[in-house]
This record gives sequence, C-alpha cells and structure tokens, in this order.
Amino acid sequence: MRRSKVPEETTDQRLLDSTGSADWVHTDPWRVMRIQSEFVEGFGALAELGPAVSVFGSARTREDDPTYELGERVGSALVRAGYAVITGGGPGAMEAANKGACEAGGASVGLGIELPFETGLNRYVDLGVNFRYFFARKTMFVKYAQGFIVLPGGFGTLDELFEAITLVQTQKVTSFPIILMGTAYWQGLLDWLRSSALTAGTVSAKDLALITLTDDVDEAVAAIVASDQAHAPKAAEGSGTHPE
Ligand SMILES: C/C(=C\CNc1ncnc2c1ncn2[C@@H]1O[C@H](COP(=O)(O)O)[C@@H](O)[C@H]1O)CO
Repeated sequence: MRRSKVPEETTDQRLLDSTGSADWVHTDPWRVMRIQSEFVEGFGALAELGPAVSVFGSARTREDDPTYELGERVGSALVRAGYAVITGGGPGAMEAANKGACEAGGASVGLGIELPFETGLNRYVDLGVNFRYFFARKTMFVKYAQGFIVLPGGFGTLDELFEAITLVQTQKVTSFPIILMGTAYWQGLLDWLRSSALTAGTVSAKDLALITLTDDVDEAVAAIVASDQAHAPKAAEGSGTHPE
C-alpha cells in the first residue's frame, strides 16, 4: 500500500495494544477459535492412544454401589484385553472404570467437561483433557474408541448411548459394539423400545440389534474383541480414500 492507503497503525501495533474493549472475546468468531483449539488439543492428546473403549455411566454412582465395583472390573478387564479406557473423567461410574484401568496398569483417560458444578478429573485419570464444549468432547469418545460400554446412568449417559446408536444407525460411523451392562437397570428401557418404539415403527429390529445387554464383563469385552477382529483391515486391501 502507498500514500493514503497506508494505515496509520501497523498490524503489530493493533495486536500488541492492550487498550480497548474486551467484548470481542465473547463473539462467535472468537468462539470458533476456541472450539477449533479443543479439537486440536483432543486430537493431539489421543492420536497415539492405540485401541480404546469408551465407558459411560452415572456421575452419581457411590463407591459402595455394586455398579462401582462393576465399573472397576470393566476397566481392568479392558486393560487386560489390550484396550485403553476412556471416560468422562468425572466421579461415580467414570471414576470406577478409570480406577480399574489405572490399577491394572493400563491407559486411563478422562475427557473432562466444564460444568457449573465442576468436580474436576478423578484421581485415577492418567491422561486428561478438559473440554468446554460437549460436542467436541463427544467426537473424541467416538473417534478414539473401538466400542462403547454403558453402565447404569442418567441423562448424560442416555445422551451418550443414544448418540452412539444414532451414529451407527445412520452409518455416520462404521458399526461398533454398544454394550449395556446391568440387565436389571436397562431391561425396562429395552422392553419399552420393543413394545413402543418398535411397534410404532419409529425404530427397526435392526436398530435394536445394535445393542448388547449383559452383566458379564468377559462377555462384554469378548464382544468388543470380536467386533475389532471383524473390522480389522485386511492386509491385501489397498489404501482407499474416504469422503470427509
Ligand atoms: C453430577 C456430578 C458431577 C458431574 N461431573 C461430570 N464430569 C464428567 N462427565 C460428566 C459429569 N456429569 C455427567 N457427565 C457425562 O455424562 C455421563 C454421566 O451423566 P449422568 O447423567 O450422571 O448419567 C458421563 O458418561 C459423562 O460423560 C456430581 O455428582
């Protein structure tokens, strides 16, 4: 630029000038940068994790609840089968699964979420990433896991469960196992899905077949291993490209 087109301030001056309103930090373009940084941080932290399973479950499960012990057994069995364990990093069933993984000497991952009543990452998380946005965090649960194990839980757990089923059902992800653990807890939901949703035609029998229900930790892990083997890339297959 020359003559009248030359700005009075340099770009560096504007960058380094600390005066002026800070309102811009609350604008959508700035939020886009924050969202982008969450994806960059998550991808960077988890890229080399290796095979993993995401374990969901109630933040309110107490240590003396049998579900807590189930969560611990799930965490340790997954590690013994060669999987890292990814949870929401919070208390309750998440903590139980992280504890099982950590004490079995495996990779124990917590993807924390900023909440108004934040509890912080549980003490059994060895690799933690904190998110502001649920949707960025959810991408990590799916992208880096070979399967989902869902322990008894409330709205947060149900949200994670149904998002996983929707992604598989709509073929947005390659089919992966979704295992509900705790037959007494989940049976009522499955009965309702069959008696109401299936009868009304809002879900298909094929959709319901995406879900496995069990109390048996070995069966849950075996279902993940079997699915993993079925989806393992064949050596002879070429390097196909995938549309974004
Ligand atoms: C409610 C309490 C703490 C909440 N802290 C959480 N930390 C991390 N992740 C969470 C938290 N709460 C919910 N989640 C996510 O949803 C699922 C559990 O939700 P539910 O409604 O309890 O079933 C879980 O898988 C997380 O990903 C203090 O008690």
